Amino acid sequence: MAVFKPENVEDFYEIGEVLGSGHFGQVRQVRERTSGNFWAGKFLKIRKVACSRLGLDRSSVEREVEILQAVQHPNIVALKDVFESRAEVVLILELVSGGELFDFIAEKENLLETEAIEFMKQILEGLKFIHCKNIAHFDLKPENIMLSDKVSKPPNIKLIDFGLAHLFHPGEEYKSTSGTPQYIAPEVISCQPLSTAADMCVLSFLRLSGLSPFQGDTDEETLGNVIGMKYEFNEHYFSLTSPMAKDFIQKLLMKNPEDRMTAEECLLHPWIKPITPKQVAK
Ligand SMILES: COc1cc(-c2ccc3ncc(-c4cccc([C@@H](O)NCCN(C)C)c4)n3n2)ccc1O
Repeated sequence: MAVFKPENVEDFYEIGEVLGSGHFGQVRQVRERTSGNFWAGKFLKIRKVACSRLGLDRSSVEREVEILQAVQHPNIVALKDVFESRAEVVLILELVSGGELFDFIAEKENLLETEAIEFMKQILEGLKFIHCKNIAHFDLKPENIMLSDKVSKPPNIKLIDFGLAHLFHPGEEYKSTSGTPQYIAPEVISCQPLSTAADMCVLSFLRLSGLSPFQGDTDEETLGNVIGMKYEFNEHYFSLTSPMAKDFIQKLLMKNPEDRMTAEECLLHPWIKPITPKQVAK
């Protein structure tokens, strides 16, 4: 069992405003007392008894900590420290203050394809890094793709929320039905064994409209669209999309996980890495 620091987190950090919250608990801005530097604290309530419905199972927290400790990369949020009290674990993480990628895009009149490629490259570099370590994120969706700050040019992507991530062991078969309907792979819905390929399927929404091509009026309709690989693209965005970008997206929207491009293959696709001047996005 992993041992986290038993000291009181407030002896080392001033606890600040809530940045976000979810089923997991809260993310709050925290300030390190010695340096004055700002960090993000992910505050997690831990189940006190196994049958309790309140709080998280400690083993799931240990899994996220193990994975975050294994992945140091410019496009993956960094973990600094972990504190534990009687019923709470606090992850001290690199503060990501640029907000969600899709809010940044929504504020722009029009996103150039060259800007979309830059974002996609950074996301793919982060995914390539974790996939090479046999780690899948399994919750890749717009709100988990953030910008490190509001000033860097180009903005620096940070993948966050590894609460559903999984480290595959050799020969292991892993199944999960967790995730968000419009951003999960068909093999999750059909309870098939999962792989890192499940992260690739959802990248299609990264034509950077942020809209899932599978979005239905209800979760049931959305799940049906994912299973049947029935999708349509927001005409406003797709009509502006180059043939190379369409080819890239369609090579990700493959029902069979083994037919989908890997992150490494995506980085070599002509939309991302043009081979001839003709392939360079405008
Ligand atoms: C929420 O889980 C994580 C958050 C973070 C994290 C790290 C740095 C950081 N700086 C700012 C934030 C932040 C700001 C606003 C909202 C959130 C989060 O609550 N929303 C993520 C959505 N997710 C729960 C679907 C997080 N974060 N979040 C890292 C690992 C996690 O498992």
